[in-house]
Amino acid sequence: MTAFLELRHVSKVFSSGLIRKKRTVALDDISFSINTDTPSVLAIAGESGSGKTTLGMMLMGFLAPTSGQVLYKGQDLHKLSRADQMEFRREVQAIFQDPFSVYNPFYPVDHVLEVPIQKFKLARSRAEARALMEEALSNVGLQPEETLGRYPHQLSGGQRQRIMVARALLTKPRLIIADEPVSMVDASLRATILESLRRLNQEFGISILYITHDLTTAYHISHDILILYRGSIAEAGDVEQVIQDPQHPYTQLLVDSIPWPDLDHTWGQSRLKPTNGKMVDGPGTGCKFADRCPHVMDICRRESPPYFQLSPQRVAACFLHQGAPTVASDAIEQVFARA
Ligand SMILES: Nc1ncnc2c1ncn2[C@@H]1O[C@H](COP(=O)(O)OP(=O)(O)OP(=O)(O)O)[C@@H](O)[C@H]1O
Repeated sequence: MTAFLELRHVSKVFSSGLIRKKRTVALDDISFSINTDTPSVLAIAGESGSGKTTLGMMLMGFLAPTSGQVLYKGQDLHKLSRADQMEFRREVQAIFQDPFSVYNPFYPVDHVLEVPIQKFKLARSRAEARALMEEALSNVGLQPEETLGRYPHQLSGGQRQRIMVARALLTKPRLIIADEPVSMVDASLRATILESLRRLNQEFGISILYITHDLTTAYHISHDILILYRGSIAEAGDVEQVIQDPQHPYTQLLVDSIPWPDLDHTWGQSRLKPTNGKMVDGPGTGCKFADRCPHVMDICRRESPPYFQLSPQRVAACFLHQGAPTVASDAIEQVFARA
């Protein structure tokens, strides 16, 4: 079966600095696919600098890979015909971190909804366009009469973000890529926005790729999770298994630093030191986590770990699980519950 969207051995290397060029490997040979036939919510998680945003930009076609391919329904995303490009833009919608930057302060917020209606010719008359906008706003829990006609600064951050969700919904997409959609809003609104994303998945059958550094929200709204560490997949699979019983020492570090409300769960007792986002690229051999890992073994410095399959619904790239069967690097999505 041809996947809806697929990363095939994708790497992305950024070069920066004018005199001494610094190379950053933001993504390192990543393969996985997203199938929309059984719509699910997949979280991409990892600390700052792990490559989450680069991965999202790659899947949206905003960045081209340094090597490897991004395929949309089997075709190279960067070689689509105009008609297929249009279809891709309609079927894959994005919601970003800071909705304010998307709004033009001189136009009422209606404008951000009108643009896709015009671009994708979704309505034949003004009345039809208005009805579509009202329907989309209601679907994300906003009152159309209290929202349309207002200017961006007259709405709260949460309302602006929900309008972005409504906008994504207008084109009836098959996949929504949401990159840290709730990091700029306060805690009470976070739940509402995440709830509207979950509804889009359940009621409208839209697949969601939820990019976040926050494992708690990922746990609440996702079916599956993919943990990135310095551009590589450390662990992936069913979100309950990965978060409740992490098997990669890096996932254990992330889970240990969650302030769980559960009193039985001791918090902050991590034995590992976070790098505070500072990622140093070492030579390309061995496990990238070796320097921070309390369980490091000789093999970890010599070889890159393959994906060891620990259950039908989970893999971890860690030599602690040597002996478990391995999964090919381009077949990881088989562990996702709804693959
Ligand atoms: N345009 C760029 N030029 C140079 N380096 C870049 C560029 N974009 C990203 N990087 C680097 O690539 C790595 C991955 O960045 P990315 O933004 O994908 O991480 P992230 O996991 O989304 O982080 P955050 O949670 O902080 O947004 C980082 O080391 C970052 O500094």
